[in-house]
Amino acid sequence: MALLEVRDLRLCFGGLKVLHDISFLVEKGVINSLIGPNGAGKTSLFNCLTGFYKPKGGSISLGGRPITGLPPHRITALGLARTFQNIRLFKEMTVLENAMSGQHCRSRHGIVSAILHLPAQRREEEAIRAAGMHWLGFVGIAQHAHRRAGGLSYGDQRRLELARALASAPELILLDEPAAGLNEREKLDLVHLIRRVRDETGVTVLLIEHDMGLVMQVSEKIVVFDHGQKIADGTPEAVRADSRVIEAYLGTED
Ligand SMILES: Nc1ncnc2c1ncn2[C@@H]1O[C@H](COP(=O)(O)OP(=O)(O)OP(=O)(O)O)[C@@H](O)[C@H]1O
Repeated sequence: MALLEVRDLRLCFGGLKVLHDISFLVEKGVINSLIGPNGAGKTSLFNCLTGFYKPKGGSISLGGRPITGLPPHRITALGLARTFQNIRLFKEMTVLENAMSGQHCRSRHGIVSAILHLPAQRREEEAIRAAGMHWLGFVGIAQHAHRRAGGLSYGDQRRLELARALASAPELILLDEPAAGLNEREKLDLVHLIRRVRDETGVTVLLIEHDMGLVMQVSEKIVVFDHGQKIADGTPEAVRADSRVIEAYLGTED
């Protein structure tokens, strides 16, 4: 059974059809990329998967459970995490507090035990803090744990977003343009980090990316969109040789 199954997904904004009957599978433990020219509908698809947009038709299931139309916090709790094209951190909070905030959806104790500072709640907070530190270490920024998140370098803010998403204990992580704004050295580190996410945590990865060098290097499977339609789906070699993909990216003489 596939980890993520998207069937005949349709999305419209007024008269504008943004996604046309999209179907594809994401197998567990595979690094997948979603590519396509600007405006192809990639981020809109992420927004449907995470519950930010309500599709007009079709279905999405995660680990065999239907998630179509569920609110974002329920989908996160079911094992789907994401990072954003434009970094969205709590800039005035510390780096560690940001990483801890990723586990909010797993917290079992409510407001009453928090106010009363009950022992069980204190133990849970300690565990959340330890896990936050673990994920900061995993992405390589534990030394900045007590700094203000907004004061981190751009590359480290991207790492922090990833740490926060991993802290929610996802089965599938969606990365929206993780290489945007990174230099060549940072892009190499990102490839290494994405591989470690899959190899060391078993989390399945689906990323949107415009940097074709990075996509071809890191992906095991690629889905290609153009004008809201899926035009190809396969290994990097197969997609690179596909005439519809070449046409979508380069255009044709006629
Ligand atoms: N909330 C919205 N309201 C109206 N139109 C929208 C909305 N969100 C997306 N669109 C439209 O849907 C289409 C697909 O946009 P989307 O951002 O999903 O493309 P994309 O492939 O992610 O592009 P890029 O690579 O430039 O980020 C565009 O025409 C966009 O203007």
